[in-house]
Amino acid sequence: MTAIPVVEGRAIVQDYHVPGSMFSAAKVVRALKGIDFAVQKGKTLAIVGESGSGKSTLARVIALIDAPSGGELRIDGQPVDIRRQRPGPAMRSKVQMVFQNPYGSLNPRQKIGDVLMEPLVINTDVPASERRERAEAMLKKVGLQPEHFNRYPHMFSGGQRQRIAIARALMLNPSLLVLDEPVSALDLSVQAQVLNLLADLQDEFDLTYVFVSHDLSVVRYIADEVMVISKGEAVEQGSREELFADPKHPYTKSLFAATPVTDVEAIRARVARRKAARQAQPA
Ligand SMILES: Nc1ncnc2c1ncn2[C@@H]1O[C@H](COP(=O)(O)OP(=O)(O)OP(=O)(O)O)[C@@H](O)[C@H]1O
Repeated sequence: MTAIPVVEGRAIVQDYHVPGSMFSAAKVVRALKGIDFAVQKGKTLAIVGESGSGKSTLARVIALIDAPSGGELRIDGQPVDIRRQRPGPAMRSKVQMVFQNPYGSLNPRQKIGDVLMEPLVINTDVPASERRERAEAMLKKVGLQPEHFNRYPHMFSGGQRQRIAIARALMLNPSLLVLDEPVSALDLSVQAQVLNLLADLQDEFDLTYVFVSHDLSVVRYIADEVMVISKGEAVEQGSREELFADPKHPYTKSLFAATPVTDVEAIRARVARRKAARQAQPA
């Protein structure tokens, strides 16, 4: 028997209604033209494609931020139709999103501790003392210090701010993280650190990732499955190995040819070694 996917989409369509102006008529942009996908627990689906192909649109649908114009979305096998019914706290907490820009996604006037505790205040009745404990523990999990609790976002580097955004996304123990270009705004060496962190967290919490990226070296590092989209259509889908070894669709071939893929196997091997070392440690 095959397991129920953590997230599954069938024939997902998204239309944007663009109002007319003095110079142009109103029009409908079909950004997603019937996309199918499924991601199993603990796996990463990378969504890759050129600018304007529909990656962010699909990410926002999967993260339950935007309702699709058509198709069916299921989370843990349950149909979710946010146009008809706003998802309740239980469903909301299962799916969290991390955005590209850690500068824009953190409120500059909010202390980091409050940033992390806010999802607990809004969605749970966890008492104040425990909220603080959980936030401090999460700071440690993402490689920050409990002393950072009372600091403001501007006191952190870009990589640290993305760690904070990841920590906040994990506060409600989600099963699915939707990451929209989460390392694109960071320097290369910092990208590798954040990708390593995401790999470790996935392993520790059995997280499922939908990972949007235009960068094939990042995709090659993080993905189990890859979906290539072009003009709102999934033109190719398969395992990371299959796709990188033998891209079939002309669009995929041209995308791969246009993008230098740096060797990231060394980082992957290092993560694997660290995982093995941790698993070998007595509990
Ligand atoms: N709010 C909107 N209103 C109208 N059209 C939109 C809107 N958002 C996106 N689009 C259009 O939908 C299509 C898909 O956009 P989307 O942002 O999902 O692509 P993308 O692959 O994420 O691109 P990028 O990598 O540049 O972020 C594009 O043609 C875009 O112009």
